[in-house]
Amino acid sequence: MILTVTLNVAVDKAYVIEGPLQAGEVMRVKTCSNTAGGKGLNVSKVIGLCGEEVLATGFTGGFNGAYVEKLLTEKGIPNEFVHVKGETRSCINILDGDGKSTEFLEPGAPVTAEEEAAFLRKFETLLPKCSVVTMSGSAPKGLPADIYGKLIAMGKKAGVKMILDTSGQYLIEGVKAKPFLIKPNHDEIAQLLGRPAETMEEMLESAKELHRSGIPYVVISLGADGAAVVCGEGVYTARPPKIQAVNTVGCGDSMVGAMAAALERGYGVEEMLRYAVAVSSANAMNLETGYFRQEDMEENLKQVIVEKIG
Ligand SMILES: Nc1ncnc2c1ncn2[C@@H]1O[C@H](COP(=O)(O)OP(=O)(O)OP(=O)(O)O)[C@@H](O)[C@H]1O
Ligand SMILES: O=P(O)(O)OC[C@@]1(O)O[C@H](CO)[C@@H](O)[C@@H]1O
Repeated sequence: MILTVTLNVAVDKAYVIEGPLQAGEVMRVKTCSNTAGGKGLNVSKVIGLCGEEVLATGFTGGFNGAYVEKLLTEKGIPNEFVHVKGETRSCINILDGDGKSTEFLEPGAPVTAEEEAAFLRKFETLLPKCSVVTMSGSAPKGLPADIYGKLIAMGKKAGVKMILDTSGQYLIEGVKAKPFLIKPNHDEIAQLLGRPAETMEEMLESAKELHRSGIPYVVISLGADGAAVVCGEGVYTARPPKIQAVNTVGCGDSMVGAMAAALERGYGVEEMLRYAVAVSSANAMNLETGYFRQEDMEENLKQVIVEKIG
């Protein structure tokens, strides 16, 4: 089974507006959809669509928390959250008539030390049931910067493959515990090494440095250009076909979900990368985050170009 950790759950609201987004104006929303969000819940939905067994955990609170659990259950995603006093946040993604996406991400209500301790106890009980754990997204205030480091240490002790996809201090502190796989994008790889990574050469050099430091798989996601991985088997790139992108929010999460499914199935690195790029590019072809159509994924799978470059 794959366990997904979402510390900062959200009700994701996608607002479609007709014209351009204009600050200081009244904006009427044409359509609005609510989905269970926070990066880890997108990962959970994608793992479910990949056909692998998944369990979602993290913190939920208040009416929004109960709503997210209901949305997940309706989608057939089993979940076991620690219930906290604070209300689960909302995140808004405005898709405007110019084809641009603007996100407003609430910070999330603070979590107390007792609530953190309750989560660590729950996590410990869930670990023996799983072989892969994904940890995604920001964390609410109140949790230490090394929260993911603590989870990684516990997971590694239990022999579980730990995937980390976060940013800022949580990423910088988390990598110190040497997760099995990380998936930084262009900005995150620069944050991690504290130096710009503009060119492909610079990004690969940074990824190699992280791999040498003890992280077995360093996957860099490159948006429409696909992804690259540095691992013990070598250096690989994968390029998706040209697609009609509708909403690219959650593409990174789809990639993480697909890689978790691939690890669960025992895929080799090339097969994992091909599958992850096919799933994540199929996610970009829909409005809904954490969703892809099987036929889009299968078509993309035939067209993804994987190359071993080192
Ligand atoms: N426009 C696109 N066309 C085709 N594939 C895409 C496109 N955008 C993203 N993808 C696919 O999704 C993967 C992840 O995208 P990206 O690098 O943007 O991740 P990210 O920055 O973590 O995204 P997010 O934080 O929005 O989830 C890419 O490696 C690629 O396979
Ligand atoms: O605050 P986080 O957890 O880092 O990011 C939250 C979020 O922007 O990420 C997802 C897209 O990747 C959205 O579903 C969600 O609203």
